[in-house]
Amino acid sequence: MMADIPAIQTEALVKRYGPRGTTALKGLDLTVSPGEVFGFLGPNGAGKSTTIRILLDLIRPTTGTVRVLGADPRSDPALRSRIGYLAGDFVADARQTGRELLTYLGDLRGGVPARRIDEFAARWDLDLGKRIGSLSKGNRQKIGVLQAFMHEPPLLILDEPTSGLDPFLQQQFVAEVQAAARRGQTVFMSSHVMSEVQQTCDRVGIIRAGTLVAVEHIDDLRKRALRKIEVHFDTDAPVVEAAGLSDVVVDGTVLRGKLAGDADAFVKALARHHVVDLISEEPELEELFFTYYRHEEA
Ligand SMILES: Nc1ncnc2c1ncn2[C@@H]1O[C@H](COP(=O)(O)OP(=O)(O)OP(=O)(O)O)[C@@H](O)[C@H]1O
Repeated sequence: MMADIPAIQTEALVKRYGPRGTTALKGLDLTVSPGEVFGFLGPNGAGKSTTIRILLDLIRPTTGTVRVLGADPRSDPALRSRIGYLAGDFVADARQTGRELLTYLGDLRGGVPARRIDEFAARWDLDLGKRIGSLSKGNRQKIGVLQAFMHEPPLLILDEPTSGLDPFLQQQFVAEVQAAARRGQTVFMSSHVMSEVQQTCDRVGIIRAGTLVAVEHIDDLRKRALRKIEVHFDTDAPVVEAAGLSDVVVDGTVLRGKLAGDADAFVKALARHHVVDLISEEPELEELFFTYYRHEEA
């Protein structure tokens, strides 16, 4: 079954730059399932771009195996047309217009309907008639996003894709990734922008100094993370105690606090009172990611 073949699989991947150079990857084992949005996180120099360049056969591993969409990128040139690739510093021939470039790349990838390109450009407020050399960095990066997504490839490999994009466009990017995920496309993305990771990824892998130190489901992180909660009662707020609840502050009819893990004990403790409203905020995973970065440094 196609669905059982991982979208990406690396085993014992080692990359040494030159005989005496840096060992950027020290035996990386990574599996990304089809249809999954996978965030590839780690500090500067951890080996993210090295991994991504190997997946695309832009550079070759020292040892280890790589499978992308079931194929070896070293011996399957047709693979490239089934991947959408974007790096944070998208470069293209400055003399071409956006439309010329995209039409050319679209043809290479088996044809892309002109309407899809136009709709995408409209969503991104992008003028395709201008020469690429005359565009701002952000507008060039928009063309980069478009060329990666436009053929709706089964696999998107994105290396810090939103660098240079303003917050509004980062949000537009999040929407494109979510739409790709709904179509069943697999997305493998390195990023330093935690909010976009949190909004798009099913799982994250943390790489440090060339090895994968953690792989987590975002849902599990969410459950473990502290959520701010606020409960409104019809009379003075009671002092509620429950497993997972901390930092409780009572202010008139309102109780505020932080909740970690399962909400069950808290909800059952509340059930004895008249609850008018219950607000639970989306957890901020940024803090949790930071603890990973710090933790592994020790
Ligand atoms: N062409 C190269 N020649 C020699 N060393 C390199 C080369 N490219 C990367 N390295 C080294 O390999 C290590 C991993 O770099 P890589 O670019 O993969 O990290 P990264 O996780 O993508 O970092 P960033 O978040 O800064 O983009 C670093 O120590 C880097 O200096």
